[in-house]
Amino acid sequence: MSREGQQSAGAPSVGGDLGRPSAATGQEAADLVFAAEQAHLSETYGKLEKIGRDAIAAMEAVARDAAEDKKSMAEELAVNFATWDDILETHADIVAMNNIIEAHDMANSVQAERLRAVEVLLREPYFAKIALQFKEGAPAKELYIGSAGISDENYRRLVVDWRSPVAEVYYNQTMGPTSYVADGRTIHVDLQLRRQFEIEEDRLITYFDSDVAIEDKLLLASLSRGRSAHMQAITATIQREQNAVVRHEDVPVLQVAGIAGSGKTSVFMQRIAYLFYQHRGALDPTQVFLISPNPVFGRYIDRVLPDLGERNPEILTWEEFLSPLLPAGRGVGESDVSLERLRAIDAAVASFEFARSDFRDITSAGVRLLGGDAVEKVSAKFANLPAGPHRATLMAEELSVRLTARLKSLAAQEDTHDEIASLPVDEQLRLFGEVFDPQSDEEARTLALVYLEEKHTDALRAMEAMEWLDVDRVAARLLGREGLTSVEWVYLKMALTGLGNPEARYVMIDEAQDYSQGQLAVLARYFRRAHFLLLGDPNQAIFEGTATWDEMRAVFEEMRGSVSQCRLMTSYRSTPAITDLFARLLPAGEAMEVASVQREAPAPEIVVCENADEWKAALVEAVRVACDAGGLTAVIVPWKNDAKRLAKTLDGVTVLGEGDSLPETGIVVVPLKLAKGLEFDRVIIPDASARAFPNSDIARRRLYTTISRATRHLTILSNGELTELLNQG
Ligand SMILES: Nc1ncnc2c1ncn2[C@@H]1O[C@H](COP(=O)(O)OP(=O)(O)OP(=O)(O)O)[C@@H](O)[C@H]1O
Repeated sequence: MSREGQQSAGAPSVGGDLGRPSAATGQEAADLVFAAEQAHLSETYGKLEKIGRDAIAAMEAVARDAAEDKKSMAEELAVNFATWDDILETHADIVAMNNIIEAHDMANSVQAERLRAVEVLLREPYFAKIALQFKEGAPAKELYIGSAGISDENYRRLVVDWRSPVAEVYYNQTMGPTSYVADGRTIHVDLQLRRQFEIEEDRLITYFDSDVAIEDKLLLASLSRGRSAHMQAITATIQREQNAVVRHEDVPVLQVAGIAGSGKTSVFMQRIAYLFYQHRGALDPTQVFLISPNPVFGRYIDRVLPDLGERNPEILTWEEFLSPLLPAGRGVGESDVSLERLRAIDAAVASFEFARSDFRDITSAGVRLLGGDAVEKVSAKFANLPAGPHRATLMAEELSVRLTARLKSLAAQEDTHDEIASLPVDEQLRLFGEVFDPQSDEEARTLALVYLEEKHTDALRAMEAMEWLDVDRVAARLLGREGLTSVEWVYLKMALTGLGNPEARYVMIDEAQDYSQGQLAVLARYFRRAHFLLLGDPNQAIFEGTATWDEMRAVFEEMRGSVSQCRLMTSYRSTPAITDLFARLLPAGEAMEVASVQREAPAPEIVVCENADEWKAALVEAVRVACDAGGLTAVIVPWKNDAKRLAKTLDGVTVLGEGDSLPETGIVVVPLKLAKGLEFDRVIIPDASARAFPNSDIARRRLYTTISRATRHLTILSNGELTELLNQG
């Protein structure tokens, strides 16, 4: 038990109905509360362990029963296709067998769900307790809130899930009369106690009672623990303005602007977990997409949801999203594309008709499997429909049938059988599990089809991707120009074929300010039924040609109707002094609103060097100090080339690459592009000279982004005259 922690806990603020002595002194009362809470924790922990053990035993029993049932069912199942009645009977038996297997699966998934909750809770059974009075005069009801919810065998709630409606009063942070919404009904309650805990497994470290809840002590405790190599969930300390985003109603588009370190990324991880809870069983992680700024960032955040007992959604960078949609060998390239250029595509497609030259052959392994002429014929069949997604889908279905027919006809040819027979034996074994020795024509055809489907897998993929349509040809004819950017190319293909993912339900774009209008329009169109969450910081727009915050809203208003907006103005990452420094780079009105809740640390250091030797010595010294101090230090440079150059100057210092994960400790040189979204104990800006950061908007945003990566220590060096940006204000 941490005596110090216990003393820091506020005096209990609620009286007798919660079982605490009212006459005791503050410290005695606190001790009694501590002892009572530790006892409750130990009891809950024991119950959780038992639930876990019971769940495993139940799953074992289900597995045993299922195996026995399957065995006896398989023995009893008499497959008989002799008469129509026999077929019906066989069918009924199979349905019954499947129902039994399904029942086993269901029983297992219920237990697996409980086990998952127990696994999460055994790390920290809960982090808060609230006492709610539902009716005047009635005793307050105590609820413990944790990262998952669980009930005991009598359906009594041991721990309430942080995402359940009632938990909202904890996050509202208002004592006394308050309310929450459940099943569309507003429920008025009196919040009499809001107690936060620091717990490790079954050990209570300390507790804090909120009185008026101005200050969130658990938040301060959590922030003082500092940074880690992987992003952590913020479930216990989600702040009120953040909670408004996490629990925001399910609107088509939610655009959240937040200053650096305001918890945008943390909030959207919590929102994903919240959505999974709300749509339990109906929302699959494969229907949720998270577009991340770079692969390092993807790895930085990929533990948050598993720690909350949820599966990760699809985490993709823009390149990873776009590449598979492009023809092989075509790079992602330039992404700065305006909405006008895409509108021109829509306008052109609206009055367009296919021509023979738009179609091309599907060939594979040197064989022409489907000719452009055949595609034209199929197109003519649907000529009554406008050239566009509906027609393309019908064409694709018919062409697919034709391709299958073609493969089947090849499978019947003796040449093919000879080709298979001449394959090395181990290749035949890999393909068929035995040597190719068909006993009938039918068997020969079946095996040959297996072989051909593998041999021509490229053709099947090309068919799936509707590559019989030559998008470049269409572009040249339709738009009168070749060399479309990849953004335009994919947009045109979507307009012509309906290419997209209609199954996606949610798409979250982090660092949304770094995308061009064209990129945003492509995402909005590709995920045409999804709800979007756009998180970003207009002041961290560090690339040329990206959409402004208003342009982003306009793109989504045009494509989705309406856009809801929220703002996050408190920084949780950086010390007040670092926050002040980067807030100085904000437009005047905005800087006023920015606040930091971190505790203070040494002020940022700015060293202006007169010449290159002095600068190099100062840099080496800054790195040495950082090395001695421990933790993780980033030397953040504007571009990749600077990183390589600097690594030579600083012997033995590694450069963080796209394929790397963030190390726990040490010194890394990081190009700004890869530092996006990340944070470090210390940041060294090797050169903040007027040359490196001229007095321009983009340089101002790049400097703001660089500075705001630092949590506690910041050293700024300047090789020559310091940038004017830091001299202002
Ligand atoms: N409510 C909170 N409780 C505890 N820690 C928090 C909270 N909100 C944010 N943090 C911490 O603050 C830091 C910054 O959060 P996060 O990276 O989510 O901010 P961001 O707005 O995405 O930052 P940026 O845009 O500058 O990259 C993280 O270490 C995060 O854990």
